Formats: sequence, structure tokens, C-alpha cells
Amino acid sequence: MNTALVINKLVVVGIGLIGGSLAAACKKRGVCSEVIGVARRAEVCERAVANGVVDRATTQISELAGELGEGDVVFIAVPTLTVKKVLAEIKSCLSPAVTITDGASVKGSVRDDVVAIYGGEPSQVVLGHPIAGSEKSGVDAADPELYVDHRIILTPLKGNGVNHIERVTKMWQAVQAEVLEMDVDEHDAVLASTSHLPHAIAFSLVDTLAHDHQNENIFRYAAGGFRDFTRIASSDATMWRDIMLSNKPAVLSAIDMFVANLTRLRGMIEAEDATNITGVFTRAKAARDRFTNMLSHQAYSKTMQENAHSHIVYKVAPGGTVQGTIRVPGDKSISHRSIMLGSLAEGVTHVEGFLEGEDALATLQAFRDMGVVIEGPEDGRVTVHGVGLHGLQAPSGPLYVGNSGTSMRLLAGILAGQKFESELTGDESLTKRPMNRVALPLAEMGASIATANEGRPPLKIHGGAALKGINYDMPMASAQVKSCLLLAGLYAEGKTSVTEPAPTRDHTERMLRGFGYDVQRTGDTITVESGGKLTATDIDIPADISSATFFLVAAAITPGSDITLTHVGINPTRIGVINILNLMGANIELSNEREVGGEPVADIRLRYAPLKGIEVPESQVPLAIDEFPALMVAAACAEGTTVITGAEELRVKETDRIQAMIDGLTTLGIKCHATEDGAIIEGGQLGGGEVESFHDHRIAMSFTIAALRASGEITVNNCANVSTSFPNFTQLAKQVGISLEVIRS
Ligand SMILES: O=C(O)C1=C[C@@H](OP(=O)(O)O)[C@@H](O)[C@H](O)C1
Ligand SMILES: C=C(OP(=O)(O)O)C(=O)O
Repeated sequence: MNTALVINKLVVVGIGLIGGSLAAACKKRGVCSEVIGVARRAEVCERAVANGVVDRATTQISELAGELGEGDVVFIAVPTLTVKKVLAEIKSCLSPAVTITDGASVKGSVRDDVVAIYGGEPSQVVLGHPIAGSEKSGVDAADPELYVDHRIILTPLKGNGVNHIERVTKMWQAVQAEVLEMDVDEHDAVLASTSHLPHAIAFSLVDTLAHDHQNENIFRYAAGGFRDFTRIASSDATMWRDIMLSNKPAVLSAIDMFVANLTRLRGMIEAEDATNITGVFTRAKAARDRFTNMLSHQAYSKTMQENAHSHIVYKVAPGGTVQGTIRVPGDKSISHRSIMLGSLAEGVTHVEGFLEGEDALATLQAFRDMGVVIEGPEDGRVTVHGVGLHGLQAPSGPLYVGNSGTSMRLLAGILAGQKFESELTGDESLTKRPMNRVALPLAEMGASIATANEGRPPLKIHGGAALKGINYDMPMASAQVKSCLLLAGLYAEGKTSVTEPAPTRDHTERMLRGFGYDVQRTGDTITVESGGKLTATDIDIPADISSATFFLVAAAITPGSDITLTHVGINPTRIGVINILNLMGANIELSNEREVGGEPVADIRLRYAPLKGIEVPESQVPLAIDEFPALMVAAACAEGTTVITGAEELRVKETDRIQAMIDGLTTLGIKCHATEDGAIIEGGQLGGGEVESFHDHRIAMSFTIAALRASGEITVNNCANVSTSFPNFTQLAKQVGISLEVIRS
């Protein structure tokens, strides 16, 4: 065999769309020495040769008996129920050294055929399924590009020889397909839902309408929707009949599931149940949008530029100034809580200014997964149809909250009070973060909650436990822990009190009151009592001061800058960044101060003034906890030394933020070092270089703004997670004057 070739001869039995396309693709790419077609009808053989799809063709496989051996591949591409006949013929005349594979859409029935004919699982027959069908069929539809970037699922049998599996794999890869392996039964169950059911529905729908006496009109006026939905009803009828019959049990259960759901929807329409119809449609839309994004390799935020699966790098040119008036997206902490409390309320809550970032969307999805009807988000507007404190339903699987610590910890409190079991999972970063800080006090309240090793996610929560209120002395200043326990307190017998070692963001308390729920505060202790209810309300979410921080610091370090950030939340428990920048000498002006929905907001203007190093007061640390990565850039650009202490919590965020910032600043030529609970940073000249964000959104954005004062270009690696909190960051950064290039790979 010529070593440049991937296989020797390729024999395609059945020269339709699937077989003809592999033949044409192999010919075009020089994958094999010769392509031979086998078809039942002589005219198909002639057309295949005339079209250049195969080199030669025959109606009899047996004619090839003498010439095939090791290195040759036979691809069986006939309707599923004909495979058995072809296999029997092959067995009777071809050498056991020949590799045989197929393209049937159902694998269980073909496996049974193989076993019946060979009396076991032979080495040479490797089953496969190219997921690249189309409504087109026949030799004229053969397309040499059909398999490019499509998936081929191989379902090897135990008896298969490694050489045969490898040969089939390499053949598919050579026509630019992606090869995956799956178990036969799993394949058939997955395909029953994703492919066989939609085909059954499309055929049945068109057939139903075609029988209608008004069908002429229906087809004449049926525009895009009908056409889009029923495209696959033009697929090959024999092939699909065979698929339905050979995958009968899995197809039947998929049809039953669908019929039950359609009947439920019918009932909702009959009862004019607008809320639940909205529920079905919004859940479906969200799932379909996510799926569309998945197909285009994006994660589920509509507005996001980046995605979690690909590598995104920011290249930021040095210099520039920062100018303009902008509004950054909605507050992340308040966005999470608006969905949570809106869902647990009675009535319909309208939210404006909702953050359409991955973290807040993860919370939204979790509540949809628990049966809450949520419309939007659409330009920051979300409508939550509350189900009341006891109206959540058991989710059908684990609740995945991505990168979001807030979602996981606050949800843990709510879920501890439910009757059903639940599981909370997250991405790689979240899976490393400590959860005992909520799991232990929840257990003390009587919750049955299990973590993985060392208190890490996933969290498994056994519902139905009777919770009891406790008085909890919080060992760390954490709004997430406080909020988790207060939310669990809504379900606990008696009073639940949390005492905080220092003030932390109080959005939960404010919003609970906004929903008409009594929350008491005495000194450092916050108390709720169960037995109340939440009443729906409208929420206007201010711009996120944590996102605004990147532009405040950008202007604060760059001579000539003048920036105004509008409608920013200035809750006293969040304004540490303003206090710290003021202490460093920044020129900050607040105007237009007002209150929206229980939260104070203002426009913030910052004009450049030289910064000086300070000892950051520990009292400010919890009030600026997420702002430290950016503040450490400010410190690097200040005159003198900045000392940060009491900030050990930074080590357990999306990454160890102390170490990540010290590593990056050191790379950029700043003298600095980490301490156990903070850092010491000497102001100096930032140089250019390549820094790592460790997939942490705030680290990525901090090093982006650092370039304004750097002497060379800064490259920031792994920036996809910026979309968790600030989906339009790069757009706003460019708008105000940062020379940023986004590189995806
Ligand atoms: O309650 C919240 O919304 C948050 C609290 C803080 O976390 P800790 O409670 O862990 O300090 C903060 O870092 C996080 O971004 C949001
Ligand atoms: C720490 C953060 O978020 P979370 O804890 O919700 O992941 C953050 O946004 O900086």
C-alpha cells in the first residue's frame, strides 16, 4: 500500500447521499488508491461513474472478492434494514482482513445483524454513524464537503480489532470529520431524541396537513415557519421507515414523552393559562438560543463577545487617555437577587437593568429549571412570574451555575428549605471554591447537605429537612454566607440571625424589605423570621460599581482623563473603591444622587489627579472586595508604597486574586509581593508583557486597563470569563479610548 494513502481501496455499497459523499470526499482528497461503487441498479452505477463520484462501479459485491484484502475498506451505506443482507453477502465472499464499516443511523439493530451473521463480534466490522444527513438523497446529492466539521460516531464492538478501528477513524478524519466513540445503546437513545423524534414529527405534521381539505391553501400560505420546521419531511422515506422500525423502543419512548408534553400544552391553551404557556415558550427559547450559541461555539449569554470554550486573548496597546460618559451594565449582586426573590414572591416582578452576563444568567436558568416562568432578558428587562416561597419544582437534573459563587451559595440556602433533592454544580474554577462556609451552618440549621472532598462543589442537598433558626457568628465577612443563611431562614422554624464581623453588602436585606418581608438589624446582627411572604415588586437595577471600577481606575491612572459613569449603585456597603481612591488622591465627584428601588445611585465623574500609595484601611476591605485587582493596578501607578492587609478572602475568589495580581504586576516590572492577607506594592513604571488572568474576569479587565500606563503592549491570556460579569467590556473600553484587540482561537 502506498504510504501516503490513508486506506487502500474504498468500496462504497449504496451510492446515495451518504455513500456517494464519502466516495467523492475520499477521491477529492486522495485518501485511497481507488473508489469502487456498488449499487443495485446499473443506471446508478453509470451515473456515479459519469459524475466522477467513483472510479468504477458494479452491481455485484462478489465481483470484488479476489481483489480486496488488508488495508481496504468497505463502507455500507444502504437503508438500515438492508444492512443485514449486504453483510451476509460480504461474509460469504470477502476476506476477513478487509475492514468493514457502515453509516446506518441505528446501531443496536446492526449490531444484532452482525452477531447473527458472524456468530459473534468479528474483528473486522466497525459500526459507525456519520451525523451529516440532509433531506437530499440519491447519487446526484453526493457532496465531497458533506463531512467537513461534522461528527462521526463510531460504536466499536468488544471484538473489534484496533487496526480496523484505527483505519476507519483515520479515513473519516481524512475527509475532515470529527470522530467520537459511543456505546451502541447510548447512541440509539441519544439519536432517538435528537434525530428520530424530530423526523417522526415532521413527517407526521406534513402528512396531517396534506390530508386537510384546505391543504392547497395551507401549503400556499405556509411561509418561513412551516418551511423551516418541515424541511426534514423531504428526507428519504425508506431510510426513515427503517430507522423508526430498527430503533423502536427508544423512538416510542421519545414519542410518548413528546405527546405527553404536547397534551400538556394543549391543556394550557384550552385553559387560557398565559403564564404557563409563556413558561414553555421562554424555556424553549432560552434552550434553543443556548443551543444555537453552542453550535457556533459560544456560551449562553446573548450579548457576550467571548466564549468559555475558546481561548480569548486581549492585546492592549500602551498609552491613550480615557474620556466620555458611559453606563456600565447592571449590578451583578442585585441581578442575582432579583431573580431569586422574584421567583419566591407571589405575583409578577418586573426587573429593569438586569445584567445579561453569564453569572446572572446562570441564576436565571436555575430558576427556569425549577419551573419558574421568566421572560427575557430583553435589553435588561426581565419579567419573573413568582411561584411563592413553596412553589419551586424539583429540577430534572443538577443545577449548573457556571463560574458563579454567588449563585451557588445563595441557592444553597434556598434549596436547603425545599422538599425536593437538588444538586449544584459549576465550572472548573467554581469547583475549587470553598462551600463549607455555607454547608456547615446550613447543616447546623438541620439541612442535609453533602459536598465533595474538602467542602468543594458539587453540593448535594437532600430536601425535606425541617430547618431550625440559629444565631450564626460569621467567621469571615461574606455577603454570600449571610445571604445564604437569611434565605434559608425564610424556611426555618423561628428566627435566624447572622452576625457579621464587618459590614458586607446588604442587597439581600434591602430587597427582602422591598418585597415586603421584615428584616431586623441590631448592631452587626441581621435577623429574619419564617412565616412571612414575599410580594412581587418592580426592581430597577443600578449600574454595577464593580464594573464601573475598571473605568474609574483607568481614568485615575491616566493623565488627561475625564470620565463619567452614570446611574452607578453607591450603596454604602459597596463604596470602598471610592473611599480608597479618594484616600489615594483621586479627584472624584458624585452628582445626581437619588434612590431607585431601595438602592442609592449617582453619576460618578473622575478626572485625573496623581495618585499616592496608602495603607488601605482594613475597614474598607469588605466594601471593595471585588475591586482589589483594579485597585492593585492603581497602586502600581501611584507614587510610593501601598499596603493591603485583611484581604485574605481574595485568595478564594475565581482565582487566588492576590497571587494572580502580584504575578502579573511582577511580569510588568513592578516591585511588589504578596503577603498572607494582602500585598505590598511599590508604584513604578509599568512595562509591557504577557500576563495570565487564570480565567478570572476581574484579573483580565485589571491588566487591560493597566496598559494605559504601560510602556509596551500588554497581552492578557484567557479572557473569556469577562462575559460572566461585564459582557460589553471590550466595546466600552474601546469607546472610551483603550486600544484593545480581541484575539480568539
Ligand atoms: O453577595 C454577593 O453578591 C457577593 C459577595 C462577595 O463575595 P463574598 O460573600 O464571598 O465575600 C463578592 O465577592 C461577590 O462578587 C458577590
Ligand atoms: C467573586 C465574584 O463573584 P462570585 O463569587 O459570584 O463568583 C466576583 O464577581 O468578583
